Amino acid sequence: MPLLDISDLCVRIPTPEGEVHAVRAVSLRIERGEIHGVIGESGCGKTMTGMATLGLAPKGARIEAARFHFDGADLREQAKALRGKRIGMIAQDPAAALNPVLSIARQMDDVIRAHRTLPREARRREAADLLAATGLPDPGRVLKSYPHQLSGGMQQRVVIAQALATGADFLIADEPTTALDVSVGAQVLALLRKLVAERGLTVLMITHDMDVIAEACDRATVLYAGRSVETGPVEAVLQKPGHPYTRALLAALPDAAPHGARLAAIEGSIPPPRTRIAGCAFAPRCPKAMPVCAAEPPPERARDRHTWLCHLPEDAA
Ligand SMILES: Nc1ncnc2c1ncn2[C@@H]1O[C@H](COP(=O)(O)OP(=O)(O)OP(=O)(O)O)[C@@H](O)[C@H]1O
Repeated sequence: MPLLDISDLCVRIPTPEGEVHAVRAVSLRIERGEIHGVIGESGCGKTMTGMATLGLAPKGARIEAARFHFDGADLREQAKALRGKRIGMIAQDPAAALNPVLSIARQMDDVIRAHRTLPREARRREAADLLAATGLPDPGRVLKSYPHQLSGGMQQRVVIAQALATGADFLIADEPTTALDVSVGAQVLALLRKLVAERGLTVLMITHDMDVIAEACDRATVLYAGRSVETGPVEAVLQKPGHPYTRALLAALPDAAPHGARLAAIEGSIPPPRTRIAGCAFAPRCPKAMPVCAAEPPPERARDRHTWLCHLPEDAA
């Protein structure tokens, strides 16, 4: 049984201009012990899918799904109770996640105290151990520091240590390296992989960066306009993408462009979230679109555990 099992998640948000379809039909199956990347352009519903899983969808949002389960519990009822216990969050900006006026010792202690009954000295040892587990070289000094005295990479390690302190076994990491330098970001990804291997964690990694998928993830799901359009093992998705949108994302990578050529952006833009979509949402931008693509929802194509939604037969994709 997958740890996270989402089928046809739909999140509608009321606004003064009418309802916004932030997530239209996202399916996501994440097995224990994997890092599962969720990738797509800005506005495709990545963050809202994560927020709904954490029980943090905006006020008044309507959440519907065929299945929305975490370890057998229905997230529509239990997301809030699981947040900060089994489900942790690592946000993009560690400086915003930490309190600027409290020492790291105090902030670590607050989290440990909320989850464990331990005497003060044992809590301090636990805080130092958790900071060491995230690769921080001098935990004693870090504990005495305030967030502004630490680099962005060190702050993100503290945020990860706090998530570990809750005892969470499932982490939602929303663009965890975007605010960091490339080399520091790579170190944070390596740390997450190490923690997954050593502690049996499971990670949902939200990103708009194919390099993050390639470097850190076992499986990946591609979102387009609020829908999951392709999912599979990372090698399959990157090397034999089925969906034309995934191909376009990969073609837009700098490595794919001839030396000195301009970065190939995908022409057009995603449909606004209030639009009604009858067929494939990518049809207006798809170089291979046929009349049926705009008219009817695409069928699922599969190659082993790699699946995608497309009208094109597999050999024509
Ligand atoms: N509180 C809100 N009220 C109205 N619409 C919202 C709200 N939050 C998100 N949306 C809309 O829902 C859609 C999905 O947003 P979401 O933030 O999940 O996308 P995303 O893929 O995470 O994008 P990004 O990479 O920019 O964070 C977008 O069209 C966004 O404008």
